[in-house]
Amino acid sequence: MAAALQTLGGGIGITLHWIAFTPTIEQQATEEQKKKWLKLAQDVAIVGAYAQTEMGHGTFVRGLETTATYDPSTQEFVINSPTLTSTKWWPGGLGKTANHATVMAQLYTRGKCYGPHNFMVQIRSLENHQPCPGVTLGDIGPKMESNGNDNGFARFDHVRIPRENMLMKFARVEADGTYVQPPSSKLAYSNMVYLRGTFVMSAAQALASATTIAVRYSCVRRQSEMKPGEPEPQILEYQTQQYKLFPQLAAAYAFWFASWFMTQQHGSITGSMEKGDMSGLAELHALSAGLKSYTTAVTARGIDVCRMACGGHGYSHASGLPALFGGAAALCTAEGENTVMMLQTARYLVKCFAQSQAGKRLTGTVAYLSAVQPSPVAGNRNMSDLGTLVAAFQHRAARMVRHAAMQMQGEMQKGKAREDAWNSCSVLLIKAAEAHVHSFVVRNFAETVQTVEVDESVRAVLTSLCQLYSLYGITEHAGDFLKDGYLTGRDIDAASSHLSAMLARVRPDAVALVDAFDLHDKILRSVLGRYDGRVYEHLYEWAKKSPLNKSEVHESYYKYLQPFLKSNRAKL
Ligand SMILES: CC/C=C\C/C=C\C/C=C\C/C=C\CCC(=O)SCCNC(=O)CCNC(=O)[C@H](O)C(C)(C)COP(=O)(O)OP(=O)(O)OC[C@H]1O[C@@H](n2cnc3c(N)ncnc32)[C@H](O)[C@@H]1OP(=O)(O)O
Ligand SMILES: Cc1cc2nc3c(=O)[nH]c(=O)nc-3n(C[C@H](O)[C@H](O)[C@H](O)COP(=O)(O)OP(=O)(O)OC[C@H]3O[C@@H](n4cnc5c(N)ncnc54)[C@H](O)[C@@H]3O)c2cc1C
Repeated sequence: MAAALQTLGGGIGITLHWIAFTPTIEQQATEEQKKKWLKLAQDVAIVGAYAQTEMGHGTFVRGLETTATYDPSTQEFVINSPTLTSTKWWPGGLGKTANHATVMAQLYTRGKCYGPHNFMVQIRSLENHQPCPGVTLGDIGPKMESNGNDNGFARFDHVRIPRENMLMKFARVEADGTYVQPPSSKLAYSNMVYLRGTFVMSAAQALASATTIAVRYSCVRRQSEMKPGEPEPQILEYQTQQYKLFPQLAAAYAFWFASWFMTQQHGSITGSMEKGDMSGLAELHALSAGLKSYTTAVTARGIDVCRMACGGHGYSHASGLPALFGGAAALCTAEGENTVMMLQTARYLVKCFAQSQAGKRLTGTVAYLSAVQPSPVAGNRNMSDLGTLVAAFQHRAARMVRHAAMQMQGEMQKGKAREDAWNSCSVLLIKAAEAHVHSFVVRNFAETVQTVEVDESVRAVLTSLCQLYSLYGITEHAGDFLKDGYLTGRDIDAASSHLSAMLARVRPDAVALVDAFDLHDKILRSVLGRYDGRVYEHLYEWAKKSPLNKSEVHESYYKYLQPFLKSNRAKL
């Protein structure tokens, strides 16, 4: 049933039921509440939306305007949309599909506001799917992509729900209206941390799809003359085509491995939190926010590189690449806008840097910040050695974090308020956080290829891919590595030479590396990326099915073109 709904498309949006609504019940409902709603959600006996974002606020959750005011006389919460901008806006499935929603609203009890909390609200009748009394619903209209999903709007006009509909695993309101604090106010945000973590795998899968399409097509497509008189070569023989595609292919593997780490970290830290140990929450938030931001941004750019590498046919919906790009672009905004998320990571890095300066030994993904030598150690490095490459990325990140933090400290010493100093250094902070996440992805990639259980021939290929990914990053950001002399111009030249060698080394395995993603044609939905390589026949078949080809002479000829031509001819 769920699969059927999944493929129903056309105005039915059940994705968020699975990735946001149901996990919110799992993570924020009490055991009692799970008994009431979780199985209904898992069996799709109810369909839900995650209704947090409003027309006026998406990023600033503390600024949400929807209210949930507790009425002790009836032991109910009154859900209300007090302004136009408080209208819930964007939630997937909210417009036409969902009959329930977890609604994030400012909790008021005994005249005091306790901030955003989640509430279960039925929004449509289970009998006839009409909106419930006091609820106004609709679709927000066509979007850049994913128009099969009914991202919707919702307004609440003093809708009453039982007290027990507040998701009370962490915070709760007693019958008399007493508010009981959660262990951390940020636990209400836990579903977002979980979802950001899943976006890392969504990015990896999207980039894997795009590189599968582009690499396979680049073996089918022959174009131009590499040598006079010789047959047209596969376009993948051009070094420029390899330079476009193989770094994206390497990034797909790097992000795939990073998502393994993210999933493991999320499980381990939330497991500790279940036992009351909140110590890992800050690192989990910083890592998920940074990885989500970094991987989705690189993926969106990478998919467009793949699209351009397929020439004109890449621009056709037959390629599947425009739709992939539209989806990846959504990942850059949804679940925490990328800049805002990277600034959250920067906030954590500045805090850790200050702790390190005060003598604290750092652990986890920031341990390198205290271990890296501030003074550069220039010299002839072996730029094909993974350890050397990892150390270079960690040195770059540590230097940039230190520079941004010291710059901010300098601004405050000049008398600027902390918030003003933060804002005036935020471009430096973003770049430092990006360098931090980049160094994590490189280190994790290197550690994975060295430890993953595969036979040595596969390890050799993965090692080449990791070297290619790292060398590409160093040559693309050479200035960061040269700035304090940690790498020299000769090191950068060596990195470029090794990168060229890696392109040639990966070429023979390129098709095997994309086939290894094992993405079925039904998932790829791409004429160019077909497993059987029969691109041209299927491109022609695909085009013939275009709605415009239903008639030989389109009705627009008779309506517009014919009279227009006639009148122009009459003037001759
Ligand atoms: C190819 C793809 C194919 C298809 C895809 C197509 C379409 C689908 C795409 C997407 C649809 C899917 C899902 C989308 C669903 C949504 O979008 S749901 C809505 C998501 N919304 C957000 O993510 C909102 C983002 N904003 C926030 O999270 C917060 O407002 C904020 C973190 C930006 C700021 O929060 P504040 O409370 O103001 O905090 P602060 O003042 O910045 O920091 C205070 C301290 O709190 C810590 N902190 C913040 N958040 C968390 C957290 N989640 N967990 C733990 N700790 C947190 C922060 O670190 C500070 O700590 P200090 O110690 O430094 O004080
Ligand atoms: C396809 C899609 C599906 C979605 N699904 C859902 C859903 O199911 N449920 C749901 O609740 N929401 C959903 N959303 C909404 C989404 O979560 C928000 O759009 C997202 O959180 C961004 O918030 P915003 O729109 O307010 O952006 P804004 O924050 O208004 O972003 C605009 C600009 O302001 C900048 N900015 C904002 N704050 C700061 C800051 N502090 N520092 C520096 N710059 C800043 C941003 O970087 C950005 O450049 C969806 C959105 C999309 C596109």
